[in-house]
Amino acid sequence: FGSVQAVTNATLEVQPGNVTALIGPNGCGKTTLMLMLAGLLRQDAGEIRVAGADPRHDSAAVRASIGWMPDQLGSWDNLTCLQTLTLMGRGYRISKDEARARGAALLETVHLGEFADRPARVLSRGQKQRLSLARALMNDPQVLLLDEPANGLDPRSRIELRTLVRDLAAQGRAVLVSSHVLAELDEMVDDAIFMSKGRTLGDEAAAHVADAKTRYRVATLDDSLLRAALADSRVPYDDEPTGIVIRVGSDQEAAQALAWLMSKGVPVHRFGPAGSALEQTYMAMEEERR
Ligand SMILES: Nc1ncnc2c1ncn2[C@@H]1O[C@H](COP(=O)(O)OP(=O)(O)OP(=O)(O)O)[C@@H](O)[C@H]1O
Repeated sequence: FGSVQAVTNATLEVQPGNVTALIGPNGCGKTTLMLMLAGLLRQDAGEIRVAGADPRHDSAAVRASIGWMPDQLGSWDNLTCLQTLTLMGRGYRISKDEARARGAALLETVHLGEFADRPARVLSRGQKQRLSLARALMNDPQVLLLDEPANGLDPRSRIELRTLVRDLAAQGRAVLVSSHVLAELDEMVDDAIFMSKGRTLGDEAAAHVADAKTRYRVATLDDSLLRAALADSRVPYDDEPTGIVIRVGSDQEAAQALAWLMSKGVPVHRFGPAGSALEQTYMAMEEERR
């Protein structure tokens, strides 16, 4: 953008059937990248394929295959929610009746059925997000680009969003989702792409995520019993100020370690991954804020 270079060297692949997270600090270029993928910004250099089509040369095909949920919905305030979706459907050359039926069904999916005939301007921020999601689904897209979809959503809507996004991927769609709420992404994504200073971090970030997943926190009613048991075992562990963290190589090893601790009479009351793997990876990345 003039003298500002947004995104310089990003390499990523998003597989159909997967939910892939796009993670990075403010200003690292996530939105710019998504706009390029959606064919709404033209890249100066590099190759992009969306469902096989090049947004620079075949933007109609790209737009037909994409559902785009921007970080803020630009809504037409005087149109009702249903009119908004119907108009969107008409833009995709869906017949009027079908667009209305599809719009009404999607409003139910995002729990805005009762707002069908009310103008979009009366929606709260979270409700607008839900309308935005419904709008992104009007063309039954193969590829979904969701920019901060959980922004402003209440807890129940966030849980429903997670389920919906998983279902959409299970139907074979490719989903790229950006968010700063990493603990939430942990439960939703199959794969994560970390961006820093416009660059995607490949193996480096994957190694961090893999390493973070091996850390299990053990909380017991009797720390001395736990320490004694661990001292007798070959399970590697770290005695951290916030508690004891053991290292396990797999889910199976975690199960074995827990069974072993129980057999030694250690009163374990909590046992699970030590925080979000994505969060730990993010914090380990080079600090960058704009
Ligand atoms: N139209 C524009 N003109 C000039 N600079 C821009 C423009 N749009 C984005 N930028 C700059 O490009 C960089 C990347 O912005 P972008 O919006 O892609 O970041 P982001 O990773 O989505 O950030 P956030 O997490 O805050 O949403 C930023 O430094 C931003 O200031």
